[in-house]
Amino acid sequence: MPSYEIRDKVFFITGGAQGLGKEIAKGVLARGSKVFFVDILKDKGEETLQELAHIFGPKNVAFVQDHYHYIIIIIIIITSILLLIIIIIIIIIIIIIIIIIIIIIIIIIIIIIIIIIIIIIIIIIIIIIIIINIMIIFAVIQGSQVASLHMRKDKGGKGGRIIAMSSQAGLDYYYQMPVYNACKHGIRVYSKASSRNPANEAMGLEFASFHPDGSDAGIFPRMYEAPGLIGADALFETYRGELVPVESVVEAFIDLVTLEKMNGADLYVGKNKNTFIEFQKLELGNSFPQK
Ligand SMILES: NC(=O)C1=CN([C@@H]2O[C@H](COP(=O)(O)OP(=O)(O)OC[C@H]3O[C@@H](n4cnc5c(N)ncnc54)[C@H](O)[C@@H]3O)[C@@H](O)[C@H]2O)C=CC1
Ligand SMILES: CCCCCC(=O)/C=C/C=C\C/C=C\C/C=C\CCCC(=O)O
Repeated sequence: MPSYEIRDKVFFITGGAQGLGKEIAKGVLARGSKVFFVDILKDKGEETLQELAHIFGPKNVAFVQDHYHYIIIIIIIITSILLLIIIIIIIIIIIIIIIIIIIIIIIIIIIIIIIIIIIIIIIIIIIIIIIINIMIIFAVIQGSQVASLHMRKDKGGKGGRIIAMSSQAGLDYYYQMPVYNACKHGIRVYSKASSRNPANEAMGLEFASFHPDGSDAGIFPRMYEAPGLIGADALFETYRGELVPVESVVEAFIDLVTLEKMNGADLYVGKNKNTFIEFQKLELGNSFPQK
C-alpha cells in the first residue's frame, strides 16, 4: 500500500525534454507534484516546458538547459588530445634515440615501429571507450551527488528520494550493446551502494533504481527509425510488439516513489508484470562493514 505523499513535492528530472523523462514529468504533475527538469536540448526543453505549463500551470513546472554535458565532453577531449600528444612526443624521442643508437639494425626498427603503431591504436580505442562510459554514467552520478547535497537534512535540506534510471539492461546481459549494458549495471550498483549508507537515515535520503524493459516511448522506438545505428537491429526486432506501454512505465514509477520505504528497492518494469528484484547477499569473507 503506497503511503509516501508526492503531492506538492518537487521532482527534479534529468533529460525531461522528451521520452520517459517527459512522460514521468506528466505523470507526477497529474498527481499534484511540481517538476523542475533539465535537458541538454534547449529547443526541445522549451517546447516541452510550454506544453506542460499549458496543461498543468506555469507555476508548477520549470526548465533549465543542462550544460555539464558539453563541459565534460570538452574536458575529456582536451585531456585526451594532450595525453596523445605527450605519448606521441615520447614515442618520437624514443624512435630518434633508437634510430641513432642502432641505425644498422633496420629490421628491428621496423618491428618496433609496427609495435608502436599498434600501441597508439590501442590507446586511442581505450580513450574512446572511456569517453563513452564516462559520458553515459556522469549525468546520473553527478546528478545524484548534487541532489544529495541539496536535500541532506543534516545540512539544512528537507531530505528526499533519488531514483536512478537504469534499464532491463541493468539486470541482464546483452552482447550486442556491452557499453550501454555496463553503464546500466554501473548505475544500478551506484544506487544500491548509496542505499546502504548507514547515514542515510540522518540525512533523510533514500535511493532506488528503476529498470524498465524496452518501452514504446523514447529512444527504443527511435532505434527502429534509425536502423543500423548501434548494430543491434536483430535485438530490437525481437522486441516488436513486446514493448512496454509508456503508461505502465509511468505507473510503475509512481508505485516506486510512493512506497512507504523506498530505500534499496530495484523495480523491473515488464510488459506483463513488474517485479521488485531481490539481490542475493553473498558471503564474501572479510569486507568493509555493511548495514
Ligand atoms: N525508452 C526505453 O525503452 C528505455 C529507456 N531507458 C532509459 O531511460 C532513460 C531515458 O530514455 P528515453 O526517454 O528513452 O531517451 P530519450 O532520448 O527519449 O530522452 C533522453 C533525454 O535525455 C537528454 N539528456 C541526455 N544526456 C543528458 C544530460 N547529460 N543531461 C541532461 N539531459 C540529458 C536527451 O537530450 C533527451 O532529451 C535513459 O537512461 C534510458 O537508458 C531504460 C529502459 C527502457
Ligand atoms: C535490450 C534490452 C533493452 C532494455 C530497454 C533499454 O534500455 C532500451 C535501450 C534502447 C536503446 C539503447 C540506447 C543507446 C545505446 C547507445 C549506445 C550503444 C553503444 C554500443 C554498446 O556497446 O553498448
